Amino acid sequence: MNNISETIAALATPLSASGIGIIRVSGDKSIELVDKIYRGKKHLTDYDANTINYGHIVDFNGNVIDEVLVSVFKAPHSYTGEDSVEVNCHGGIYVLRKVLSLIFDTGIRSAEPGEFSKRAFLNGRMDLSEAESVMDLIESGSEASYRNSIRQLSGFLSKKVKKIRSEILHEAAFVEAALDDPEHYNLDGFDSKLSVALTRWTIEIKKLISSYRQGSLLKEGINTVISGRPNVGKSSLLNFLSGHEKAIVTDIPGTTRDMIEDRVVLGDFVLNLVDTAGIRKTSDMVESIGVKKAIKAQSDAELNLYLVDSSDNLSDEDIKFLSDFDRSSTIVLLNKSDLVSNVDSDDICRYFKGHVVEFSTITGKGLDDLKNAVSDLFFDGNLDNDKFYITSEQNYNYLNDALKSLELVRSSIANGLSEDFFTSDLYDAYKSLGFILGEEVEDDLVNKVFSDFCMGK
Ligand SMILES: Nc1nc2c(c(=O)[nH]1)N(C=O)[C@@H](CNc1ccc(C(=O)N[C@@H](CCC(=O)O)C(=O)O)cc1)CN2
Ligand SMILES: Nc1nc2c(ncn2[C@@H]2O[C@H](COP(=O)(O)OP(=O)(O)OP(=O)(O)O)[C@@H](O)[C@H]2O)c(=O)[nH]1
Ligand SMILES: [K+]
Repeated sequence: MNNISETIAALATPLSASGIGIIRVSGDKSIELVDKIYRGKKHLTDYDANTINYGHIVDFNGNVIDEVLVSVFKAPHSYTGEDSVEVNCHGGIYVLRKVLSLIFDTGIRSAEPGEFSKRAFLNGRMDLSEAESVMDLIESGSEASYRNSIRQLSGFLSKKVKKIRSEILHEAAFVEAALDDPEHYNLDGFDSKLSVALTRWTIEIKKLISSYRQGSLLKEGINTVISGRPNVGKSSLLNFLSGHEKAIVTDIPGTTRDMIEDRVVLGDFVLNLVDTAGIRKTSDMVESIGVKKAIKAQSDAELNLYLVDSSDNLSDEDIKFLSDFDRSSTIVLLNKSDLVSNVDSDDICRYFKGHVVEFSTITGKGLDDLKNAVSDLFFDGNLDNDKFYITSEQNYNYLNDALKSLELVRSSIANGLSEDFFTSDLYDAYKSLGFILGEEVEDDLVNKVFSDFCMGK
């Protein structure tokens, strides 16, 4: 299993009716093996590298299975860095299954999810941080997460990390040289020079570390619960934000009995929305289970959108909730603001000091205010277009490890310890940063990165 010398294949496009469907094959023998089922002007082995060629896929009895275009890549000039073939078939579920199974019959095995990208990494085509961003890119659901992942794919994080690493290595090597050969290398004044560098490195590293929470919100989306009394318009809000009728809307209170979830884009952000059952006392068994789940979802959520029906009076229940809410994670929507208003922001402010937005799921009023409120709560009001955010927990941990090692160096200097004392801490920081690039990373951690990938990537 998982042997890099084997030739692998997988569908690179979805298994569904579409214009074309692409099967990707990679490995030493990919060109000669696919040639067994290819018929064209020449053998696949005789085409020039990085060309696309017309022909047919035929079974072992010579029956035509599909009319295709086949791309031939020769190592190292391919995505994986290996010889690769891409078979562009007609995009039909049945055709693709047939061609893929023929490919397996030639002795090629099925690729595991992420295995192409993993090979690209193992063959030095991408470092680990670049490879990791491939999946972020595919999964990005908003402009901001897209921008961030394409930046990482282009080596933004790698370059930053490499620069700090090479500076650390330079200083550590200098100490070693000076200890070996004091006549030629002088450590006078070295500590203060290193202190300056330490400050610079730690500032850079802390900046990356502190971007993690926001980076993961961008990547994963903000877990958001929609709450409020029955009939305030929770399902309507979910439908409005998702742009389709996901939840049933009626004017009967208590319609929503279970949680309905959806991933919606709100400007730069993705919200993982949960519309919860109207929270209220109920004797209905099913509904009361929904209410319990709703209370749980509410406590797990990063953002709580609490709806109030502004055409109605505030209830005691509203007042109780409003007084308890944490304003760093709650936005109150005064819904139905298209109707004659009975409750305004000032009324709410007596109980809740956070963001209050006049909203209407019918006219769309308040949408921009809602976006701004989210931006305010989670991105201090400005999602910086030029800022880079780290998005993976692994990188977050590696950066923290590096920071700790550098802090040890700093305290060694402060305590007047001799230089040989802290070179090992410098090397530890160097090593931790290297893990981000995938240098000397244990196999299981590499596998962890690729295990989240989709098939054919
Ligand atoms: N059909 C197809 N489309 C695709 C990909 C793919 O693998 N196949 N990609 C991936 O999923 C992305 C593009 N990434 C790629 C990166 C490098 C090479 C490659 O062959 N590089 C060679 C040749 C470059 C050149 O001619 O200048 C090289 O770098 O040596 C191909 C695709 C998106 N679209
Ligand atoms: N005028 C007006 N009516 C709205 C608005 N939003 C929702 N409604 C109406 O309010 C009623 C209740 O809406 P729902 O979205 O089902 O409310 P809910 O909070 O999900 O209700 P439960 O399932 O009972 O918890 C429906 O008749 C909606 O059409 C709004 O912004 N303005
Ligand atoms: K309802």
